[in-house]
Amino acid sequence: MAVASLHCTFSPKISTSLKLPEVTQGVQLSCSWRSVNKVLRSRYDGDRLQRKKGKWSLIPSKSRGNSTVLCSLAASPAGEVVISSEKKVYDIVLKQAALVKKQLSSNVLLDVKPKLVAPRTQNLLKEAYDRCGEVCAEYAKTFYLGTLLMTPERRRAIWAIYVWCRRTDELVDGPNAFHITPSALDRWESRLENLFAARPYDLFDAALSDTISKFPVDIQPLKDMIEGMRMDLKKSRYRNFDELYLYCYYVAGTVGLMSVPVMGISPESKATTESVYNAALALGIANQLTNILRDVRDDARRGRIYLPQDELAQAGLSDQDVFNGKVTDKWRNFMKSQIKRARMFFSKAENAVTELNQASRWPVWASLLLYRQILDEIEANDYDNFTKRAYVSKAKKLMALPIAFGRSLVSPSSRKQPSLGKA
Ligand SMILES: CC(C)=CCC/C(C)=C/CC/C(C)=C/CC/C(C)=C/[C@@H]1[C@@H](COP(=O)(O)OP(=O)(O)O)[C@]1(C)CC/C=C(\C)CC/C=C(\C)CCC=C(C)C
Ligand SMILES: [Mn+2]
Repeated sequence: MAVASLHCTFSPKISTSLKLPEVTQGVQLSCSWRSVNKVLRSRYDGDRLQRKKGKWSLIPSKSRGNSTVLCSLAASPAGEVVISSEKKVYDIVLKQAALVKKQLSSNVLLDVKPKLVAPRTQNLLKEAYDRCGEVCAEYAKTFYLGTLLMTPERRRAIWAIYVWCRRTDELVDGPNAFHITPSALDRWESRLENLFAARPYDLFDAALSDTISKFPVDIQPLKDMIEGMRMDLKKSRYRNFDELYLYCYYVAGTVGLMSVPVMGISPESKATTESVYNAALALGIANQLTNILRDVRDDARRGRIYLPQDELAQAGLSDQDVFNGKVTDKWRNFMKSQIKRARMFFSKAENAVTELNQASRWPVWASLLLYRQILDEIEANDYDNFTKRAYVSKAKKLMALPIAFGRSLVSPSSRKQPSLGKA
């Protein structure tokens, strides 16, 4: 975690040294003082934390405004104030939103089409996209069906992004994962840079290269996904949710940031671009947290435990309990709190699906409803994710599709003013 410029020592004078100059006006501060084992949350715009008689307390500033949320700082065991993953990722989201706004307003991309492309190149591109569609249909049938409602350009672009993500994940999870080294990921990253510079290596890359020339997709989220794969190579435990959150951003939140520039925000939407990006990030995080809860057994077999270590310990559980795979009341309680957190991220995402372009809403609603149901299935299995794999039956999947379709018809203007939780 990056250390903020503020370094605190645990002296009685902490309240005065904690003026937190780095934090922007009007954002929420959550300080976690692990060395005193206490977590305090507050909103920051001049708030201070004070330690009196060994207890931490918050001194709110008189000038506190209403526009709040989301810069969190955490204190390392040494007592340094560090920037939390949530804050780091939020900064990336803001940058991405600003970038896409700038690109769209300068009309550099979508509006200058159609471009003159030689017929041979056009044929190759068609083939490239068709193959992306085939991969997508093979690996993610329901999602593929959902994309069929999108405009042809958007659908093909999402397929190209999907294939790139799938291939990236396969590097560390696929049949050749055993041979994958950090330098292989470096090579994958230079290949990415090349395709962003219109020098694709193969047909799939060519499809993505074409996509990024048509939609304002930035390279950062794709690079960050590769970073997530690097993390998978070197890390098999997560000390706390802060560490896990960063991993989830890398491997899944990034998907939201890559997809929104293609899906587009509805012209009727009054939501800020940042809030939509933030919701897209939340959907990725929610999906990945759900993945982790569903796959506890499979991951443990590979020696991996993605569950936050400190929360396991607080629940009276250890790695060994996860490896033993016995469903106890401690495990049930632990799972309940993890499921609750994943649902919270789904709710955050839900608020903004309506803000997307009409034709993009259905696949997003469908994927949200279907993925969230995995959590219901874990509950229905009495939290036994050791001997049972939570999955959503075909019948339930089919039932979710018309519900998703119904929801996708709600347009931004026809619903109550949303509370999008800007961060
Ligand atoms: C405003 C708003 C809510 C907009 C929606 C934004 C949006 C489309 C978000 C998409 C979120 C999403 C589907 C994230 C994927 C999360 C995920 C499951 C990531 C998986 C990572 C690795 O996990 P693991 O190895 O543990 O899992 P497996 O056992 O291997 O499954 C991934 C596998 C990374 C690779 C991700 C993909 C292959 C999915 C890529 C999907 C798209 C590009 C399309 C997204 C579009 C829709 C409509 C859902
Ligand atoms: Mn995987």
